[in-house]
Amino acid sequence: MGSLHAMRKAQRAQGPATIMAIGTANPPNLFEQSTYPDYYFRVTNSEHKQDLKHKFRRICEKTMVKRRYLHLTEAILKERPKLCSYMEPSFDDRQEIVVEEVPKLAKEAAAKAIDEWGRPNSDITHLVFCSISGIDMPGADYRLAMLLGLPLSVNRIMLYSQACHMGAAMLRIAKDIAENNRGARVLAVSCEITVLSFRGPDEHDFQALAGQAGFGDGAAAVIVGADPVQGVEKPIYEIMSATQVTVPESEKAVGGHLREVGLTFHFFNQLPMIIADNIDSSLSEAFQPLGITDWNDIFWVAHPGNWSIMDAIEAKLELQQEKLSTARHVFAEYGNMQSATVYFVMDEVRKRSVREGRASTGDGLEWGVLFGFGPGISIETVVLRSVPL
Ligand SMILES: CC(C)(COP(=O)(O)OP(=O)(O)OC[C@H]1O[C@@H](n2cnc3c(N)ncnc32)[C@H](O)[C@@H]1OP(=O)(O)O)[C@@H](O)C(=O)NCCC(=O)NCCSC(=O)/C=C/c1ccc(O)cc1
Repeated sequence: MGSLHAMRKAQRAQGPATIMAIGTANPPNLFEQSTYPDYYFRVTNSEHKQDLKHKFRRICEKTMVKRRYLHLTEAILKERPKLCSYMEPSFDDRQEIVVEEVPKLAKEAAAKAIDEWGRPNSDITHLVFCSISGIDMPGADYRLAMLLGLPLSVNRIMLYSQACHMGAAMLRIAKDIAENNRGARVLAVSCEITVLSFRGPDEHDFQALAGQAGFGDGAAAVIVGADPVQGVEKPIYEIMSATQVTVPESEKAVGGHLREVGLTFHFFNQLPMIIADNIDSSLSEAFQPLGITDWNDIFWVAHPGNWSIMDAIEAKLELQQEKLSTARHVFAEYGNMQSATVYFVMDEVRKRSVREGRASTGDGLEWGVLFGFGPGISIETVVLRSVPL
């Protein structure tokens, strides 16, 4: 028994999982929100719907998004006109694009993370990849591994058809892998392009229209491992805990359905209040072991679902404005890139900490929360510990 115990102990890492690198990427096509209504109604042949266009313009302004990167261009849409209709069967057209493009954009973000990490691709032991789109066999994880030249021994897992909470959820998964497998180096990658859900406008579908106004394309990657190699690997954050909770009876509050017409999107207008009413208990539970009860005493890496959600959280928890300012900044500059967004926020928090001469990677504070939510409603709460700068 003694040797079995020693064997199991030897399989595990000693210290907590750490985030050792972050990389992000976007498609090259930048769309300004101010001119997007004109573009969108033109490319979807909807110029005759002027009232709806004015409404879309007001919705675009309400999002508070300034610009977004999108894979789809006018030239691509001309080649695939079915994508411009409201509900024409178009799955094959969409699928042909995402199967190719999701791994490619993911590779750009992953290569940047690996570059920052400073060790060779061959030292990656696990790959965790999430994307709403790109379902195929072998999957996008396989394609990404090939594009990056990862070793064939890499342990891959692909998470399809999830949504905004998955950036945080992958940290939960990566932490479990890193702490239970000594020497593991987990590449966690998220890539979201909105090709499945792009569609033309319809007077009776406000929710689809809202989706057209707020979602953007982006990919992000992190490398997670425990017991960093001194002088080679430089942790940015330690992951102290990571948990998921499902809000009861909230299944219909936000979600989508994969159909012949692509991916549909729906949400409740009360979504901001549902989230704001439910995160306090997650925070209390997560920070109770540390004796922290004031959410202004921690740094914030929040997934910015939409502006009203951030307003509701700020008001409910009486947060100082600066706590969600990085989340708002990322949302304004990129839109909601679903699971990838929270990694963009994390990247910006650490860069802002350096720019502003803070004492740690967490806006000068020691403890922080990385917070994700998505369909379920699934709330992901990750407790981060910053490192000194
Ligand atoms: C910017 C929006 C669209 C509106 O902001 P607002 O503060 O509610 O603004 P207003 O209340 O002033 O409404 C603006 C306009 O919309 C109209 N409107 C207002 N709700 C209505 C209404 N239910 N009916 C029909 N008109 C209305 C409203 O009347 C008004 O029109 P008008 O008077 O003509 O200017 C905002 O609600 C918004 O960004 N919503 C969409 C994004 C969102 O909720 N995301 C949630 C988190 S993301 C997530 O988890 C993703 C999961 C996902 C799942 C599946 C997928 O495929 C992909 C992803």
